[in-house]
Amino acid sequence: MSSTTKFASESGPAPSVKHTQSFLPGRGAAPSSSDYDTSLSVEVRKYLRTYGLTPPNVESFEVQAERCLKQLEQKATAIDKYLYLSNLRNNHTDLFYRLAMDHMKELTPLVYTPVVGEACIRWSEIYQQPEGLYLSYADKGNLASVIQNWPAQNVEITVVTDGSRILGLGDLGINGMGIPVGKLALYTACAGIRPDLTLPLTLDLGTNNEALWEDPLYMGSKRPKISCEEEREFMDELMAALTQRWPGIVIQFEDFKNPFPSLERYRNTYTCFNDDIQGTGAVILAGVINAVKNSGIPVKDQRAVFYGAGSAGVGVAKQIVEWFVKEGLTEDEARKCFWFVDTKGLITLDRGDKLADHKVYFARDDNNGKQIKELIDIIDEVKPTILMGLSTIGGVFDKQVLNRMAELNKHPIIFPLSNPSANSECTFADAIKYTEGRAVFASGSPFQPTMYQGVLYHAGQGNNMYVFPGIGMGTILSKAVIVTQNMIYASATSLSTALNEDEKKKGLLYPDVSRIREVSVIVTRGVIRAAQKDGVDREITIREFTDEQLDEWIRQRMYDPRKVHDSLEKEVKGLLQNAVSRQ
Ligand SMILES: NC(=O)C1=CN([C@@H]2O[C@H](COP(=O)(O)OP(=O)(O)OC[C@H]3O[C@@H](n4cnc5c(N)ncnc54)[C@H](OP(=O)(O)O)[C@@H]3O)[C@@H](O)[C@H]2O)C=CC1
Ligand SMILES: CC(=O)C(=O)O
Ligand SMILES: [Mg+2]
Repeated sequence: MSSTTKFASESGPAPSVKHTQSFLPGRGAAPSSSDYDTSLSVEVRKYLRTYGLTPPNVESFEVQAERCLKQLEQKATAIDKYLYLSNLRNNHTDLFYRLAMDHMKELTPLVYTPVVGEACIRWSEIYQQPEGLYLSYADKGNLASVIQNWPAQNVEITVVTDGSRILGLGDLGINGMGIPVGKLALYTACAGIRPDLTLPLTLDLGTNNEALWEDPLYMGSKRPKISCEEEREFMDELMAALTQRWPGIVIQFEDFKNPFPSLERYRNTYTCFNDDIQGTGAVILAGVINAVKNSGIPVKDQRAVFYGAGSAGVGVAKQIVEWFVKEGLTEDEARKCFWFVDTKGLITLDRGDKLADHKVYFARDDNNGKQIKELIDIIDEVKPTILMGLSTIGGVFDKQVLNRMAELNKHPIIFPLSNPSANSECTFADAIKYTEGRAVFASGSPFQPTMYQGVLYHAGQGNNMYVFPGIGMGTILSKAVIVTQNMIYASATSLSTALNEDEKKKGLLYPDVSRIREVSVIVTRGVIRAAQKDGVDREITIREFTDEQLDEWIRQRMYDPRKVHDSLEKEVKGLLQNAVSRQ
């Protein structure tokens, strides 16, 4: 018997203690990777018939972690470290997640942004093992049967990309698989969604990145990206096929170049959300709520310039509009607090080009025919209190821009949110230096602390990783039929309340990443409560719970690799004892 088969049932009161299953298609009843964990006792090893297959000593988690960290340290490059951690995750799943949970700050940049960006650029070159499902346009008409090949019986959540806009790196085709893999690793590490119930999914719908067609190692279809019409038909079939195999599956769209049509088409019929539009909107709203409160400047006097008017920029602004309205502005007053900039300059209704649908809502109509192209001129005209970067253009918030923001504001709110680090609109060090330490700062990718005039400053990280794990977990646990806007909004307001006293005293915008597990409980609770209010939840047994009861219930359902270990030990020892007493 393998420990996997022992704990395989999805029902039961304590899913968190189920043993995980390694990703090894067709492994059948063979021992799972975690059966070779060197922390298992001799009794368990003998029971699992792995005794003798691992070195003799029974190790503590601390010793295991020490070895892993030493091995990690010996890797010369970021990609070597990334590959080491991927192998650890695939071959020693529980050990990887124990390490990730205890060393969140050090490991997140290696499994997620920025290093996942380099991994995606080089995916076809560094590829070593299957880690997710690939569905090609050529599979159209047969998606359901290809999906049947996924070896896990149950899947609770999938992250799906077509690779057409990976971070700020553009169209990487199927090389984008690193993103679903990385995001789902965070779903597990941050919110405790069981790793064997996650599905990284990459759509091979062609690519307009011609360099990939020339690359002999590229492993996707070497053809131009399919048309919007073809994509819609493919997505219709995909959504139906996923839900048919796994009713209740949460589908998270990620890094699509134009994600608006799918979100609109499916948000009221499938359990889905878009992380770039909605998750980013929520996480940045949380930071803005705290930044605006700290600034002392009332909401009605806030003026925000958004550099970048894509899915992330518009998603963020729409969430902030909702908050401004709840703070007493009319929707029109709230909308007018925003000025958007794209490749052609300030977005106005009379600019002369046909605006994409998602840009129209925020397009200015009060510009008296004046069109402004350069960011510095737009700042002079608007005199913003907030400067957001979601443009993919690294370094565009230069000395002149930052100096000007500092002249205009006592505490300019500056959020360069593009990923990975090289695409950040400015570095943390520059933001601090050129605003004389006065910037209220959050970036998409992490930055090291910076020293300015004898004071050490710490950067906030405004990344959707603070909310998507909780949105996913809240949706799964409440068994919500759809993900409503109130659930997304609740993830933001919950996150904004998750700062502890120490973090508040320091004027931080986001909780420390090392606390992300407790933060995810708070976000998950907020999402569940909103699902209940909207009446889209189906887990009716928890409706009457107090917040404390709900938090405890959530914690009990979070995958915790330490509990997996303890539970396996207990179970096997119990079985052995029973066997002895029966003799
Ligand atoms: N921090 C976080 O959690 C998140 C960060 N992001 C980051 O946000 C960035 C944007 O993502 P997304 O909105 O989905 O991407 P899109 O491609 O949809 O949008 C990019 C936007 O930037 C504009 N832009 C590009 N180049 C310039 C330029 N030189 N000058 C002015 N504007 C420019 C584009 O203009 P045009 O419309 O004219 O093409 C477009 O409006 C990415 O780097 C991504 O990594 C995304 C999600 C979450
Ligand atoms: C973080 C993220 O989702 C992005 O950069 O696209
Ligand atoms: Mg993204």
